Amino acid sequence: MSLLSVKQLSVSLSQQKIISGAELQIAKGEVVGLIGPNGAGKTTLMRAILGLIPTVGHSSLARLSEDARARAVAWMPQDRHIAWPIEVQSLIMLGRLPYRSYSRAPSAADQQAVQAAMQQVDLVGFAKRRATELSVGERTRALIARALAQQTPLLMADEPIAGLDPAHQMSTMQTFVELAQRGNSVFLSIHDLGLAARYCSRLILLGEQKIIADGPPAEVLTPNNLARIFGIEAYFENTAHGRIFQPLRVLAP
Ligand SMILES: Nc1ncnc2c1ncn2[C@@H]1O[C@H](COP(=O)(O)OP(=O)(O)OP(=O)(O)O)[C@@H](O)[C@H]1O
Repeated sequence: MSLLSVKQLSVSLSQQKIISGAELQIAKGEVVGLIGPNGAGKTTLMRAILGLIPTVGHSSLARLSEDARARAVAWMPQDRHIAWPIEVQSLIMLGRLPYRSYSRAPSAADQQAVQAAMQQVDLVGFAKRRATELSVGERTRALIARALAQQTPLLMADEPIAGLDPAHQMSTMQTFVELAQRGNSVFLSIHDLGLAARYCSRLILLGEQKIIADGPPAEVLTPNNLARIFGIEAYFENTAHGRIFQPLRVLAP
């Protein structure tokens, strides 16, 4: 079953073509990494898919009502700013708003979802802390938890592991893999190609205003794509821990 269907999606910003004719599907049980250099259009594509900016073309999520969309997809934007000194547990509880009114006491299911999300991002001891007093990495984990607490079939996140330490990067990616194993899906943009190669079931490579490749990591992170789109050369090895990918050097223009 498809959780997201995108057909011939194009976006222009300030009369500049950013994305042209994007086509993609996300099925249940996938961790799909959106990769591409700075400025390739990853954030723009995700925002377009969600219906947050004007587009030409079709996205199955953009056409939903706000209520239906909030139950279909959780969105973690790249911006980590938190405007007011809310407690971490209350911030994460905001992820439950698609299912409850703000003025009503949280249900047992709401409490359980928040507790589980705090455990998944290793923030249980931070429940009563002010979110505005967290480090950037801790705040990032709180925002991941808010998206997890939403318990939607699809979670979309813009660079969710940027700024996390290695242990929390890997545990967050593992959480996404476990979500997929339970039949949900995650669509995330990611710059760490090594972690993308190890944890994502599929990669979508953006460049030159379009989707250049879409498939298993080994078919997308090819020497040709890396040279053409990222201007780099990389080292690969298949190991007992999975496929190891390490960028090696920048190629001459
Ligand atoms: N409002 C705007 N008007 C014109 N151009 C814009 C606007 N917003 C973004 N852009 C441009 O669109 C392109 C895609 O930006 P986007 O933020 O989607 O890239 P990205 O792949 O997410 O980059 P990064 O990896 O740096 O986060 C960039 O060249 C950016 O400068």
